[in-house]
Amino acid sequence: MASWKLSSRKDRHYRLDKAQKNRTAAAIVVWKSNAPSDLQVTAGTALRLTRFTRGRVWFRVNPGTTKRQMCTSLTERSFQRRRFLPDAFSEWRVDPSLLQSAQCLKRAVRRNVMQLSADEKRRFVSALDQAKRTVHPDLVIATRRYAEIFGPDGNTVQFENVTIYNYFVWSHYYSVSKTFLGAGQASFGGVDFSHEGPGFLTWHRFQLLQLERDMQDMLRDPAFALPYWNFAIGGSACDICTDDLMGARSSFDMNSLSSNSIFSQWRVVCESVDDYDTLGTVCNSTETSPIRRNPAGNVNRPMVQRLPEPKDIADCLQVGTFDTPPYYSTSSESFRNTIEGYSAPQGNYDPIVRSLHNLAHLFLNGTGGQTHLSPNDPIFVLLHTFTDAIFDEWLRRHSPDSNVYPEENAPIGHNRGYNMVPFWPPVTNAEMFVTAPENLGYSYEAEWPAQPFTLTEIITMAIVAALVVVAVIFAATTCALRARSYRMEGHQPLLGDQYQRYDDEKSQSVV
Ligand SMILES: O=C1C=c2cc(C(=O)O)[nH]c2=CC1=O
Repeated sequence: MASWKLSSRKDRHYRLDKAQKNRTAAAIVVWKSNAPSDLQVTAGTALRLTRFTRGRVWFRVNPGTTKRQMCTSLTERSFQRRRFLPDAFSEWRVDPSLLQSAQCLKRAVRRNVMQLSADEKRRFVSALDQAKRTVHPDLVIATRRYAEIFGPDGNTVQFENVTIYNYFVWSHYYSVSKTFLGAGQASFGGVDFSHEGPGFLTWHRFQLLQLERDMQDMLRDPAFALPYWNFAIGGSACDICTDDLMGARSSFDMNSLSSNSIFSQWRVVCESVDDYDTLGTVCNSTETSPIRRNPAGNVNRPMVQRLPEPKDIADCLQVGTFDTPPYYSTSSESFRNTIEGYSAPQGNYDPIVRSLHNLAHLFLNGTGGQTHLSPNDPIFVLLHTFTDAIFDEWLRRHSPDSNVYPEENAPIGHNRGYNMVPFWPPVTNAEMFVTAPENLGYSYEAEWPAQPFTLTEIITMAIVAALVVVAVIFAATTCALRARSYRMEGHQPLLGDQYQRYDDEKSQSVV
């Protein structure tokens, strides 16, 4: 294997930037493995700590290190999870631009799930099922609030193993769970760390990225990519609700999945929301009932019986401002509130509207339509990768400066520099407000609906077309008239009288 040689001495130093200090997250997810007690920055054989300077740690690449070893040591995961970070250094992470420049990021290409081959569909469904059954190698979940986290005897920490997929569900549940205010009191529902604020897009982006990376590790396939569901197809048919994908409808119960789908075997977690709210317990990893789904079947709300239209995507991509005060579900002319689906697709806020992402959730009409439970339905993954694809396309088209993301006055957890609850290690909204291909190691293969023409454009085009037709008719008429006049002048109109004579003589002499 060839060694990876770096070109100059200067280049042999890499920068580790200190991440945000301000935390909103409580340490509710902990590492299973103990972090080493002293700072041994050896990271395998690849890197050697050379010095600390203000806010930075410098490394040198050891001689003989291959590029692959170098990248393994540099990736965020190997640093943060397994190597050398004792508690005091858990805030440190690798500057993504370093991974980029060292060409360490392997790009996962997220594709339309309907365009996967039969084999790719089978592998994706089976990978999800494996994630539902595989215990997370690094994370456990807290099953009690902070007040009871050390257990009844004060010495038994209340953490549990959880599978990779159930951790994905749990993190969403935790982010929307109500705040317990005490026995006999109603829990407070005014805090949502992942919806109804600018963090909606950045929070779900990280949630998906964490699942994708966990699945890449599980499959030992760094190029594994989550596909997406283009839910903006209009109509009332769920195209991905087939047994080779997310499960068809059962023939016996319109709210259940067909027994031919592996997902009919899945059981949901975080269902006992009443207990959490009245007893102050926290969702644990207990699996309870099957997934419920009845696409387009909400008879009480005809408005959510149809999926969004392609034009809704074209419209929302034109909303130029990322978010607007009050940075909430009432924001108007806000791209975030539009794609989230509390505004009309053109951006104007209307309390009765449900569009785009929200409409796709409500269309599912079952597990996938209830916020504390929705990721239990694996359609959640595909619905949110598509939402994230639209976000990435918006970032690409509008090239916003990082300061268009609000620094203050957003709901708790949603400000730019805040850590997103409950992710561990801490990660800020700002870190996810970047284009994915250049910064996060994945991209989307997608085509976007073109904006239909406006009335002014249609009138302008009609006038131009009419002028072209008039010009063509004029030119054709002119040509026809000229041709006619030439015919009347004789068959050799270019020859005047004297040449005509010469021509006659010449023809005679030849004869
Ligand atoms: O899981 C979700 C379910 C939702 C329902 C609505 C709604 O607009 O009523 N919004 C939702 C977001 C979700 O994430």
